[in-house]
Amino acid sequence: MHDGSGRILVQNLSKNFGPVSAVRDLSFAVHPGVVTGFLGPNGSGKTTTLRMVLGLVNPTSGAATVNGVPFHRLRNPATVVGAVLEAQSFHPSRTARNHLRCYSAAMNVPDQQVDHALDLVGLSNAADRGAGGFSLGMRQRLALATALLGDPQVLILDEPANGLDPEGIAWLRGFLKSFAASGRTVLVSSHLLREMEHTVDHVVIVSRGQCVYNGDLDQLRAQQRSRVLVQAGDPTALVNGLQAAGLAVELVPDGRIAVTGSDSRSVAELALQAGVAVYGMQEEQVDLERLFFQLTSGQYVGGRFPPSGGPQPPGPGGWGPPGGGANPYEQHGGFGGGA
Ligand SMILES: Nc1ncnc2c1ncn2[C@@H]1O[C@H](COP(=O)(O)OP(=O)(O)OP(=O)(O)O)[C@@H](O)[C@H]1O
Repeated sequence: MHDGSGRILVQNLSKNFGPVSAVRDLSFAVHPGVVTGFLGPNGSGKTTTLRMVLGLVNPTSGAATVNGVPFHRLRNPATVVGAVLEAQSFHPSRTARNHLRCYSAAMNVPDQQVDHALDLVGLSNAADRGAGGFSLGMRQRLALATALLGDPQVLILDEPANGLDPEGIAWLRGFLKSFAASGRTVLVSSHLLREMEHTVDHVVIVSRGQCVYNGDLDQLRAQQRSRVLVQAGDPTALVNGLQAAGLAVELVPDGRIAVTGSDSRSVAELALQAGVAVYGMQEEQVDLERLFFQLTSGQYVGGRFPPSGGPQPPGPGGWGPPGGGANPYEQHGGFGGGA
């Protein structure tokens, strides 16, 4: 018997395809009421993970549950989980309505759900047109309508924004947000953070099959202003003053001092206290996309695990793979995810 929570739980999930380690000891939780983004570059293991959640691939180790039970143990799963894994193929001459009717009959859901689903995805006007003439965006909507037929509590979408134009992406954003706002669960994958930036609330970021960040997107965004770059008259004296105040500093190649964990005003006050002239100061804005790239870039694998409390700019050790200590099920978590 499932618990009706709408929660997806991935626990120490791993999958090897022969020598390929597609997913490695991955743990995270997806909760109702928010849109959770499952982000990572191509080949980072997103689809494999989603397929394991949906019982389509057997894990090498670990487990995934929906509503507290493995997918295969859900009774009438289409009413619990709606999923779109890849661009579906449609019979080209079959109308959108008839396509959905085939599925509603197989799912044993009432026929009126067909029109409701078409309405939800904005395809009512195209209901009697052959799917063969549909644009990519319309085909995506029809696939989504298929997933919605069972009026599911949980929606799992693999790269739904692929191929959508800006209008389609804006529509998808509104749809997913309202679906989550109704208290349901949304897990949506993408290889582009920018594409999902305004859609998701919570993110699980994977790289090479491992979790490198699990937390609120707002928290990640708040850490964008990562460094203050200061041009000082006496860099050594300022470095001493900043370090005495407990701030992390480093010299950048152009001779400026990079200060992390502070802002311009505080740095200016500390410079004043140290009696050091400041000739220029700049708050460095780290682009979210760049942060995503840094987090998922293979070149950082093997470095040190960053301290808790969020991302730090890559120092000599760089960003590291997940390590111990972080709670994988943390809602306001930081890096990590492995147990
Ligand atoms: N059936 C399979 N047999 C062998 N290797 C596989 C299989 N499925 C996935 N892989 C490999 O596992 C790794 C993860 O692939 P996966 O499709 O899960 O990543 P992804 O993040 O979804 O990437 P993409 O966005 O490109 O689909 C890749 O190296 C891929 O080649």
